[in-house]
Amino acid sequence: MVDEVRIGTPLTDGAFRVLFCGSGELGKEVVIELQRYGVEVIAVDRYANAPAMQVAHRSYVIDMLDPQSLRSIVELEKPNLIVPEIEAIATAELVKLEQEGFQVIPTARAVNLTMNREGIRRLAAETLKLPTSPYRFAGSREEYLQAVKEVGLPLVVKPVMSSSGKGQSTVTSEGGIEAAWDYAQTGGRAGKGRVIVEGFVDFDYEITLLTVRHKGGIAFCEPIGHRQEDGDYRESWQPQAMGARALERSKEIARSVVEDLGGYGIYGVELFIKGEQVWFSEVSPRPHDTGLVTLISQDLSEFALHARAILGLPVPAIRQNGASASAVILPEGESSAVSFSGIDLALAQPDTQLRLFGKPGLSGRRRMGVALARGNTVSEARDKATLAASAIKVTL
Ligand SMILES: Nc1ncnc2c1ncn2[C@@H]1O[C@H](COP(=O)(O)OP(=O)(O)OP(=O)(O)O)[C@@H](O)[C@H]1O
Ligand SMILES: NCC(=O)N[C@@H]1O[C@H](COP(=O)([O-])[O-])[C@@H](O)[C@H]1O
Ligand SMILES: [Mg+2]
Repeated sequence: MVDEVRIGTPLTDGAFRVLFCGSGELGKEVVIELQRYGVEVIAVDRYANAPAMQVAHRSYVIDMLDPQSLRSIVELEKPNLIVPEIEAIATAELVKLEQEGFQVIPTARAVNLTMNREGIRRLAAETLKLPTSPYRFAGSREEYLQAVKEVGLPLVVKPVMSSSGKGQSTVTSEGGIEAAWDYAQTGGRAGKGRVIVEGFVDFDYEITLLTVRHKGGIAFCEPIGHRQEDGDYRESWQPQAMGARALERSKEIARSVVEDLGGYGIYGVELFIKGEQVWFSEVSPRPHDTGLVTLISQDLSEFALHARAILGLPVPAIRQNGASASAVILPEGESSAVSFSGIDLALAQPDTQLRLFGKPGLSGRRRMGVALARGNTVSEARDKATLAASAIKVTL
């Protein structure tokens, strides 16, 4: 990264161009932040009219898991930065592109390692010696059954390349073992393939520790607590109350992972906490869904922080606005023309905000928006956010 940051005029030869691989709701907010600096943004995803495409300068629809397709867009656009936004991309090709001189955020190695559970788990547990759940990897039904035997019930099965709980099952009895394998083969973000089998961690609570690695060093956001169902987040809040020792340990773990992965940008470090004990779960080398709460809880949201960090700009302070929460809008069904009502009701309470992502439709369950709220306490903020989310009526 050059010392002095220079941003040219968008849509001219001197533009500073950023290419997004993945254009969902998280990318959309980062694109908006980059637009505020006059950056030229190109959004790519597997389908048309994805949220970030709607706020970018232009977009492409490609199979991001196909190395050739990914390469051809990069070579055509010659972006200053390539910003991965989802797991399901040809990360090995990003490694090659980086060797050829393209800059990948935070680094191609970090993306390649973290977008696949096997890479990051082995790095955290085996190289960095961080505490994690017990685990095995399996590439066939036979290996899977052996892994289940070794890890023991209860356990969690996940495709190695997936997110938002897609293809994930918790198995508590013998009867669920076969179905968990089948679901991992059909429900992941990158088709069938290897799985991780993890021992179930009986934690008191879990957090996302947003950790930004920027030009001036490392900064932590206040810990974000969250509630997950079926491996997907439903509510998050900030700050999560924690003992001093558990917070200190969480920061040590986050620092160790993020320092190893390197580069500039925000990382969402997921940790399980029981008393003073902390386990590393996984890390996103990009904004985290539970961090949507920072749209209301911080002066610089995780998206604004990501934009600053990747541009090589300073992050001298992150100010908290007080107890805050987010609650997802997660309809289920089939539609290509969704509409939302009840918005006036949702926004009638003070200190409440809404984001509707503008996704072009849904088939099954899909996160379409998020309600945000501040309160005098975390509990009040959670109640307000949940109430606002439930006020939204989705017509399919
Ligand atoms: N080993 C485990 N023990 C107990 N709970 C677990 C374990 N692994 C996952 N979970 C639960 O499932 C949730 C989702 O798991 P994980 O974060 O690995 O999936 P994901 O698909 O990557 O989700 P996301 O993309 O939203 O982060 C966790 O936040 C936690 O609540
Ligand atoms: N937990 C990861 C996460 O929240 N990722 C976010 O969801 C989008 C995919 O949504 P979709 O499945 O509705 O297309 C991704 O593009 C990203 O913004
Ligand atoms: Mg997770």
